[in-house]
Amino acid sequence: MSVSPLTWSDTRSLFTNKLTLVDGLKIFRCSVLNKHMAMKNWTAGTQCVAKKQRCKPKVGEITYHKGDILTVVGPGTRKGEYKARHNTTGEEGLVSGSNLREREALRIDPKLSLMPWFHGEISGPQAVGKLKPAEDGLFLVRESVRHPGDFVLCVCFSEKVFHYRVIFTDNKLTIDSKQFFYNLIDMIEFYSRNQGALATLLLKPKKKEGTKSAETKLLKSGWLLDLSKLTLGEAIGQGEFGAVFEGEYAGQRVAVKNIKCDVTAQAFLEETSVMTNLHHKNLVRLLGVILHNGLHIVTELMTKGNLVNYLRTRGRFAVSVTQLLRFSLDVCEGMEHLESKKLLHRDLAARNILVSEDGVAKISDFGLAKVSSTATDNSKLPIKWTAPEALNNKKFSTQSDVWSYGVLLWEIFSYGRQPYPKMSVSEVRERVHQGYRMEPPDGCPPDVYSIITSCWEIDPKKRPPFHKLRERLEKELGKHQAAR
Ligand SMILES: Nc1ncnc2c1ncn2[C@@H]1O[C@H](COP(=O)(O)OP(=O)(O)OP(=O)(O)O)[C@@H](O)[C@H]1O
Repeated sequence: MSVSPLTWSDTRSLFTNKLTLVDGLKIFRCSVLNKHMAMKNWTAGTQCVAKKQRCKPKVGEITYHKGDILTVVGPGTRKGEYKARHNTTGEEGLVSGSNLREREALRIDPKLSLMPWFHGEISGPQAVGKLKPAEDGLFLVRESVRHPGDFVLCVCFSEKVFHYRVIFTDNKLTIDSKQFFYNLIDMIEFYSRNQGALATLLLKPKKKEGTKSAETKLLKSGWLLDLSKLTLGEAIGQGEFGAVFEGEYAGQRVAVKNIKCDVTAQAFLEETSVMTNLHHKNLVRLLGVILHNGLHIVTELMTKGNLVNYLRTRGRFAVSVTQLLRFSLDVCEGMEHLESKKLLHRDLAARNILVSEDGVAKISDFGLAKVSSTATDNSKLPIKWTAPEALNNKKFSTQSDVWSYGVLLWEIFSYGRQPYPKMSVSEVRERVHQGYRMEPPDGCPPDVYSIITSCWEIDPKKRPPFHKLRERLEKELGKHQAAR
């Protein structure tokens, strides 16, 4: 897929339009979180921060220091105890729950910036005014007023401000035509460690008023991972905004999405913040992020890839209807969780479902790519999956996610076929509007097809909520298991 570069105003709209939050979300989410923390009933995969150090562990226990991140693996042998893996050393063993706190979720905060030193379009004299009191190494980046679109790095040294024009050439940025960078974040990272052609090292960012450093926030909350612990392996996928690599982080197999474009990286920060709030067995888990070469988003590795490829490559002789029902239930439970947090997905489709080593389906991509253009631009919507009221009136809701879930069920039971085969998107739009619905896939149990069509009620209110869909699918699964 090709992407046109995002502009600053696109980023702003990503912040305002994205993930799909329904009124009252923040309050709701916090109360759920606090309750969860008070209960301390941590499930496998929960990321915790050590409140104290444990340097002389007893037999079976692990060593950790205050502030270290540990992943819960399961319950321990005694009450209040957990089996956990140290995220850095990889050591696995017992830990007392009272020594841990759950890693704090990041709040969605549009002020959080990966580039707090970026001041937008200001003139040279304005930049000089901002870099006061003068301090060697104090810096900011601005967009040139005289040459819109060009960036200038302004640095204080010996009571003077030096203005370095950043040249954009061959899709890369450079100041001296010797060092080239994919984005401003990389450039700042480099000149913070190497003086290169500059008068001084970049020592202190001059933050734009009203911004907060995402790096500081990520570090404090424990979501910033350590680049030196990451080993990147082969590319395993290509997303709209960057390649996905297999890798290892502190001994754990991970998937890493690298977003090189700084504007897109900034926008992905919000998706990442949402992911820090979501812990569910059917949602792909975020391990953390690394700020290097743009943004690296590190998630659990789903070794069996996306569900479309999984079903297409194995087919009906290898994957039973019972297994199809399990995948359907997995996704339904993940969606029920999103629904309970008043979040929408907006791009629910089999291509966005990933399968783990042990065959569990999990939802990925909680929302960003779908709003890569502003919400007023319908051209990027996945038409074949999108509910008519969302397509026509931009009315996105849990019920429009339910419509997409119906299409996803159809994809699952047709073993990964493209929905509305042989129909163009404009034809689909028109015919669905006229009442056309897809036929059942070959071999699809009639009760499952009836669940599918209930998701395609034209009146969103008549579509079943996810918990009702789960109940119906559980019943169906029970029938299939009893018949075997
Ligand atoms: N955690 C993961 N484990 C294994 N494979 C993954 C993982 N995440 C992504 N992939 C692979 O990479 C492919 C692209 O994923 P990605 O989420 O980047 O695509 P995308 O839907 O275009 O997302 P975006 O639009 O957000 O970039 C997936 O279809 C899948 O095959």
